[in-house]
Amino acid sequence: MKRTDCYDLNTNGIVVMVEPYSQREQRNLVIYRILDANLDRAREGLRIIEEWCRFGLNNAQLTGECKGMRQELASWHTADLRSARDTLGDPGTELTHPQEEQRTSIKSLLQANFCRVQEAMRVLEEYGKLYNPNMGKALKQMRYRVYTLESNLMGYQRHQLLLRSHLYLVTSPTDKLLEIVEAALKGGLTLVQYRDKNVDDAVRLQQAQKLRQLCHNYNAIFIINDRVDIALAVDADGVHLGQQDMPIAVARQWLGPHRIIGRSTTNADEMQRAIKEGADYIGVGPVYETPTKEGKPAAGLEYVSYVAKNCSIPWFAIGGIDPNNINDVIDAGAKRVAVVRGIMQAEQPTLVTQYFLSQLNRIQPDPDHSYVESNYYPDQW
Ligand SMILES: Cc1ncc(COP(=O)(O)OP(=O)(O)O)c(N)n1
Ligand SMILES: Cc1nc(C(=O)O)sc1CCOP(=O)(O)O
Ligand SMILES: [Mg+2]
Repeated sequence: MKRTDCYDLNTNGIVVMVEPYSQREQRNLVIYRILDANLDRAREGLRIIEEWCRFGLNNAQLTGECKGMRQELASWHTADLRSARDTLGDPGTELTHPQEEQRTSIKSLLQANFCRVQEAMRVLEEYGKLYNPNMGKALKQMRYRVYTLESNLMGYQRHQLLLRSHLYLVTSPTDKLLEIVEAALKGGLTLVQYRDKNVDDAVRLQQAQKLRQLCHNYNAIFIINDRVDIALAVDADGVHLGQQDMPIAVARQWLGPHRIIGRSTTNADEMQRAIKEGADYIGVGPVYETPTKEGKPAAGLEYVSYVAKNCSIPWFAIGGIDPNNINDVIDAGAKRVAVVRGIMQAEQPTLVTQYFLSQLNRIQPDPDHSYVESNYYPDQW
């Protein structure tokens, strides 16, 4: 029912007449309320994401993108939509999802809010068409901008974590795979590569899925050795490709701009080419001959020193590195190392991980130590 103010000629006073809404008016009112509620929802969700981009990441570009979309949403939030609001009569204000009360990490908070914004924009797109055809079109475009923002933000976080990762565990086959990797994660590891050259794909896929979940629970990056298809199938953070593996350009087409691609290098030419081809990091080795990569001659500490002086992207010294020689590798200029046996065959993987990290962090103190803390609080960001 709507109220209409009328002038009563007999009493010289105002009377309030109540007359029923027409069906069309009722329909419009419902649409206005839906649009009003979802404009609020989308703007609130964007604001939550924007605060992280601004204060958490200090990233002006991502912050500006959130703000731009909030402002565009505000321009659709007209007075007629606002005046249709009926908070007291809205049963939805009482409803909360149990997960809203128990977010455990910034990552899950961001994911939940991206979801909320995308849902709200989908609603605005559909109901908006009934209000103003341009609104439907504008909201469709904005929803795609949100998908891009999500992918950029998650990719940015991933690359930031790569930069902060100084120790890289490359796994070897063992019955205790998950146990050992988890022990290393507990020691502060933030970068893991799943490598098993001799296993059926069905098992490889299963192991990769379990490892990915484990790594993400500990806020660690999870990379697949050799196989772009497995990386995509398990939604890994990236792949590591050797000189005989898929070209970086082809892998990039499959993986998109935000996943990590690593490349093995043994000499200056391979290093330069990997950088030019768009690798996100390189492996540098073998520093020492190693049974894990039998038959591959050592590139030696000279190559490590060369890379230290000439490489513009993150790089990991690899091959035969253990607690006894890590300081020689560091002295040659390495800030990051990758190991297989050093952790996979250690009696106490947590302790040895902590030792490796302590040496790497001692030489190269990280200005941003938040990543160290994040490993004591699994899945923190
Ligand atoms: C970090 C890192 N560096 C080098 C390698 C070796 O890759 P590749 O040469 O392709 O040899 P395989 O590992 O596939 O035997 C690596 N895996 N990780
Ligand atoms: C997988 C791998 N790639 C290397 C390279 O130089 O490209 S060396 C290597 C094995 C490293 O194993 P460990 O730490 O047990 O010596
Ligand atoms: Mg390979």
